[in-house]
Amino acid sequence: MGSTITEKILAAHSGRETVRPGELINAEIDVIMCHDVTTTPAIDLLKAHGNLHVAYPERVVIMPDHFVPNKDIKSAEMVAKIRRWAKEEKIEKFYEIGRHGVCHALLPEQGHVRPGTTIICGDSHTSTHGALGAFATGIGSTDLAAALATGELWFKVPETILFKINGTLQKGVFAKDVILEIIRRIGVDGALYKAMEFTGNVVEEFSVESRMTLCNMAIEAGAKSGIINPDDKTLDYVQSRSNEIFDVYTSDPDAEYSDVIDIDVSDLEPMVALPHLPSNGKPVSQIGNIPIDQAWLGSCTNGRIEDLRKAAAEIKGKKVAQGVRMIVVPATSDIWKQANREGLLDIFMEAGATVSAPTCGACLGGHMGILAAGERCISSTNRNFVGRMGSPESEVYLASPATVAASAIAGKIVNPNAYRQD
Ligand SMILES: CC(C)[C@H](C(=O)O)[C@@H](O)C(=O)O
Ligand code: SF4
Repeated sequence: MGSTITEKILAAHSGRETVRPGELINAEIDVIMCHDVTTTPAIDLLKAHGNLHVAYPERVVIMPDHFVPNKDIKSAEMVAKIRRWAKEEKIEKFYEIGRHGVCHALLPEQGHVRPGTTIICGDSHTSTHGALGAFATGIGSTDLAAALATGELWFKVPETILFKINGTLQKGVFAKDVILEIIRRIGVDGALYKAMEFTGNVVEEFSVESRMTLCNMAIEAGAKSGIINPDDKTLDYVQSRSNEIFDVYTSDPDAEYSDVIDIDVSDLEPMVALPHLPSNGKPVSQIGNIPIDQAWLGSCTNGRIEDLRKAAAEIKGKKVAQGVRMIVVPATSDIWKQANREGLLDIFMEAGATVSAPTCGACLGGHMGILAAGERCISSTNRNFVGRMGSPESEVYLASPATVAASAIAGKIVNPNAYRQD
């Protein structure tokens, strides 16, 4: 019997020939990403346990992102503490404001994600990095402290569900629509503690960025990780950003899966996940008339350059509807600069949108676009839980960047094809 890519990576990192689902292993960790929210409790734990030090400072990458530029005294203190600790521990990879970004967009962009590696972060959307053929998963601050002190972490080897995504996507339908459809089908616990492995001609045709959108939302189905077998696109992406050597693992044809799910996306329409769960997806043609107060474009799901390009293509030469606030948040400084060079930021601002510095911001109800009671937002983010972007009496609708942008123009949620001329 063969092994999945996930099993191969975990075996290689725990000194084993093979591992099987359900086994408990201790795996070597290649990259430990630290952001502003979950790192300070880990620092406190290390200090409380005999002032433990970081075993491998060169494996740690720090990027404050959730509440930056610091939104209040508390968030400023949090980052100040991390800055001091990084200095003490001689951690050099620290992405300060100005070359910063949302962790899951910044880490691959800056060449820290390589196929065949293990990556952890105290953040649930760490599954994103599986798009490059790595085993990447979110952990809590206690495990983060343990991994920082030892360079290892325990895992229960997950079972894998294989998703075969085939067909031809219609115009206006993107990776976000595909993952919203998958979560609609399997539910928010449909992949509990499992690896979601994505294959099929649609995944092959997707850009690396679109693949990140797929893997990013694996956690919204309860998954331990999302993963895609590396191909030439992956290698090009990685090798243009990093000179480090890595091992490429891929799933064997006779690997064992807990489930195989075939999805033909040829008839898929643009999807919208209605409040208050990412699994509440509906084709946009079936949601009726839903006026909006805000359209939010950004996040680790859909704040990358291809997302901004798709949104700008919808908006170019048009105006954001009266009474709607559109907020664009490029996910990293490099994306911001690239969007500026391409004239995308002008397109957004000419249309009446505002553009912020990179941050998680309102994605998790932090700042930069908080909703009042009774307000409704269409958002390119990944969660629409009660109160996620502000008041518990507000509503968040999840959709692709194209749908977010088209809806901002229409003042209500619409199919991005509604205004297309091409
Ligand atoms: C703050 C952080 C722990 C959290 C997460 O783990 O996902 C956040 O990024 C989110 O999206 O809700
Ligand atoms: S952009 Fe949103 S989902 Fe992503 S890490 Fe930040 S808060 Fe979490």
